[in-house]
Amino acid sequence: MSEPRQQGALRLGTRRSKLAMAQSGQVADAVSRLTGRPVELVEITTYGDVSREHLAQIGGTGVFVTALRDALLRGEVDFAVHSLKDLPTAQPEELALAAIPEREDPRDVIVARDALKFTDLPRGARIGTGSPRRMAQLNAYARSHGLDIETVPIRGNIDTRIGYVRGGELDAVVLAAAGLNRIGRIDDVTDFLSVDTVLPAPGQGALAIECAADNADLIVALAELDDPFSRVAVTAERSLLAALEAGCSAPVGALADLLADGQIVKEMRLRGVVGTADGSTLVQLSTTGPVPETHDQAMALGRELAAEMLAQGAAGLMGERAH
Ligand SMILES: NCc1[nH]cc(CCC(=O)O)c1CC(=O)O
Repeated sequence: MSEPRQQGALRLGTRRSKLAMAQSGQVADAVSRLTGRPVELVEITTYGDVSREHLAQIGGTGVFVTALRDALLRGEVDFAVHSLKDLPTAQPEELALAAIPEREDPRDVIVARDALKFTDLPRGARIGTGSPRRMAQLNAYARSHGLDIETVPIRGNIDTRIGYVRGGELDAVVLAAAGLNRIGRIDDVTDFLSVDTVLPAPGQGALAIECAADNADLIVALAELDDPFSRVAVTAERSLLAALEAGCSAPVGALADLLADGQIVKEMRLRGVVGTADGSTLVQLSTTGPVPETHDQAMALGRELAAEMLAQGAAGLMGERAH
């Protein structure tokens, strides 16, 4: 960095994509308000940004994350903001997940031509998504509801993906509501998919703020941004993913939510799904129990549901790749 460091500034390592810059900027403002210190964005290029290869082929898990973590470990930046769903489930000992702020809308959405809803897409419609999880669930829904769709593997940033629809190459693309919200493109959505149709990726809609495990002062400051329920929910979801031994490009969906009776929260429900990309087979289960009060209880809930899914043949579906 050629610019002189601001006195007392905290350095936030970020990818350069519009989404990363948007979410880093929002967290930077919050941290600056909290600590009274300026926050300086330090741009870092990750392998996931430069590679032209298909995400599933380069291994998926963590490609966006590794360079940011390396910068943290080398002390080049003080903290980093990740999309939680892109974060590998294994947590390096030297790094702390200092905050998981309140999660926003976890749903997947459709951006289609002519303001079409998913179920109104014409026969033979081409729907772009690089995610085996989205393919599996959209194709399963289509099979059971007599829709005729073709899922087409694509990658690229949000603007690129929407560009395939605007340019007429595809009838629709599937994206996460949270990402569109953060970059100010939520008005492009033509259909919000019910989580009963497409269960989101574990951790979708949540951010993770990470710093060095020995940076005690920063950990205390960042803890102010933590939302304990969001943390418990995504911990259960990620525990399910880890126990299935699947990565972020695996066809696994998971969502934990609260079941309330009026204002009184009664229980937490954890739903999970795994399937083949063609949608011919899905294993979909849920479990409901007391709201976990500790990290270990949340982990246990995820492991229990994973064990039930494995007993129903989930392992055999996970080696499936998008193509
Ligand atoms: N896989 C890329 C990615 N990682 C995080 C988001 C935004 C949503 C989120 O933060 O959960 C997206 C884009 C998308 O899936 O549409």
